[in-house]
Amino acid sequence: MSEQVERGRGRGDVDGYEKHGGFPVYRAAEDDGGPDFGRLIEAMRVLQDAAVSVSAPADVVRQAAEQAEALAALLEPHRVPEGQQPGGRSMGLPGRGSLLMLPWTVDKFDATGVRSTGVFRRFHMGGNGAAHGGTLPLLFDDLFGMITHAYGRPISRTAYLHVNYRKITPIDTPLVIEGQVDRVDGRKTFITAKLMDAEGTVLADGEALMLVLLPGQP
Ligand SMILES: CCCCCCCC(=O)SCCNC(=O)CCNC(=O)[C@H](O)C(C)(C)COP(=O)(O)OP(=O)(O)OC[C@H]1O[C@@H](n2cnc3c(N)ncnc32)[C@H](O)[C@@H]1OP(=O)(O)O
Repeated sequence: MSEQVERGRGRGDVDGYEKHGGFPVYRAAEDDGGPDFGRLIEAMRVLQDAAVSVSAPADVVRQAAEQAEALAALLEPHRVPEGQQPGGRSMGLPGRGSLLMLPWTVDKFDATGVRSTGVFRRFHMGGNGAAHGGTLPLLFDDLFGMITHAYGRPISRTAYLHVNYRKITPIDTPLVIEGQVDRVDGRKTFITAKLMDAEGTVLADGEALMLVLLPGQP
C-alpha cells in the first residue's frame, strides 16, 4: 500500500471536512426511500429499456404515453429540493437510486480504492450492441467521485477526465470497474481506474484530476 493511500485512511473525520467549498452537505437517505422506492426506480429502468427497444402498434404507444403521463402527474406534487429526495442518496440501491447513474453495485469502498459491478442496459446502447461512448465517462466520473470520498479527501470536483476506449463495451454483460487514488498534490487528487469484463480484459481505462474546492466554490 502506498504512503499516500495509507495517509488517506480515516481522513473523512478530520475537522472541517464537510465545510470545504460551497458544496452543501448531503446525507444518505436513511431508509433508501422506503420499501417500494427501489422497485419504482428499477421499474423505471425497465421502462426505459422498453421505450427505446420496442416497435409497438400505435394504440399501444398511445396507451403507454397516457400511462407515463399519469405516472408523472402522480409524482409531480411530491418534488422536494435537491438533497432531500432519495434518488441519488440511497446508498443501498444500485446507482444509489439515481436514474442518471449506471445501476451498478459498489462492492468495495475504502481508502485503497472503490470497485463496482453491473451491466450497461439496453437504454445505454450506442450501436451494434455496444454501450454509448458517452456513458463510459459517466461511469468513470461517478467512480472517481466515490474514490475521492472513500480516500477521505475534502469535497472535490473533476477538473479533467480522460477515457481510453480499448475494446467495445457490450451491453447486458456483467462488468467491473475498479480504481484508486494514485497521487495527491495539495488540492489535486490524481485517480486511475479500469473497466473490465468477467475475464479481466480491460475494455476502457481512465484517469482524472479531482480538485478540492476552495471555500465558497460551488
Ligand atoms: C460528493 C460530491 C462531489 C461529486 C463530484 C463528482 C465529480 C463531478 O462530476 S464534478 C462536475 C464536473 N466538474 C465541474 O463541473 C468542475 C468545473 N470546474 C470548476 O469548478 C473549477 O475549474 C475547479 C473548481 C475544478 C477549479 O477551479 P480553480 O479553483 O479556479 O482552480 P485553478 O486555480 O484554475 O487550478 C488549480 C490547479 O489545478 C490545475 N488545473 C485546473 N484545471 C486543470 C485541468 N483541467 N487540467 C490540468 N490541471 C488543471 C491548475 O493548473 C492549478 O495548478 P497549480 O496549482 O499547480 O497551478
